[in-house]
Amino acid sequence: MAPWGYEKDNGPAHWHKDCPIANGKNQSPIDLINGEVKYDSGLKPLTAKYVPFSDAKFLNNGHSVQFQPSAGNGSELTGGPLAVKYNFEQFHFHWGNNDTEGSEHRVDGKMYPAELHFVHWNSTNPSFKDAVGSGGPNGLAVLGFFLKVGAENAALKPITDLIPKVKDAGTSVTVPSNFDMQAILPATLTDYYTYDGSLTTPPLAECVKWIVFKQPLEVSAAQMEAFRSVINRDGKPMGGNYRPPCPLHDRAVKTSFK
Ligand SMILES: NS(=O)(=O)c1ccc(C(=O)N2CCN(Cc3ccccc3)C2)cc1
Ligand SMILES: [Zn+2]
Repeated sequence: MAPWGYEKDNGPAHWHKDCPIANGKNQSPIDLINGEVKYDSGLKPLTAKYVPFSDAKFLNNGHSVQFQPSAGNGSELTGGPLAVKYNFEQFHFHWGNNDTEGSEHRVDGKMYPAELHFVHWNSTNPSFKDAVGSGGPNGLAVLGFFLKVGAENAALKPITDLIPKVKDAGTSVTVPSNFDMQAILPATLTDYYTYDGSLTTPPLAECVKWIVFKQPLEVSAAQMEAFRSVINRDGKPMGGNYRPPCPLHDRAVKTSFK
């Protein structure tokens, strides 16, 4: 099979051939249906502590654009539904070719134009890869933020300004060391959905505690257009790099809000 992608001949409907877990019972993304979620008063606030990275790349890996530090630096996530500390690994995006599509998770069937994923791994593992393979839903913790078109996002501007430099698959650029990742996050990480799921790209491992925030972040139309200029390995616009929702099966989606 051609390397996986999002086109007709290698998209989500094909992934099960190399990754049979694609048809598993804990797959992501899902449609977050407000009438079926359950408020959990035990869910604590989340705390993300991000330290500026001295050596990080912004890259086009053929299926997303990704902020990737060369090594950990103590940036971590704790609290919420998490029992232990998770180390920051990378963040990346999924988007559409127009404003009516692009996010992976949906809310009552509604898609947002894009979704931002902050990926963290359970610090009781020796590495990110071990955490992916650790079995069970506590290997990774991924924060999902919906993006909607509105005011320019000043915190994301240093990243969206780099997009033209990574237009082609396999290219990367160094991120200025004064980039403040913490500024991307809302001041308080409240009001989120959380459920046990999977990576939304191959290997689709069912190792993720998903934490999806109810409140979208805003980006300008120009920032959205920057994403839509990114090219994949086939030389086509990368927009549409989102997996459709998967069956919930007998999972519960909990919320930190009523
Ligand atoms: N969209 S998402 O947030 O679900 C997400 C997607 C991909 C990744 C990611 O960095 N990798 C997936 C596994 N891969 C490398 C790998 C590791 C172990 C075994 C095999 C291969 C890297 C993280 C989060
Ligand atoms: Zn993702």
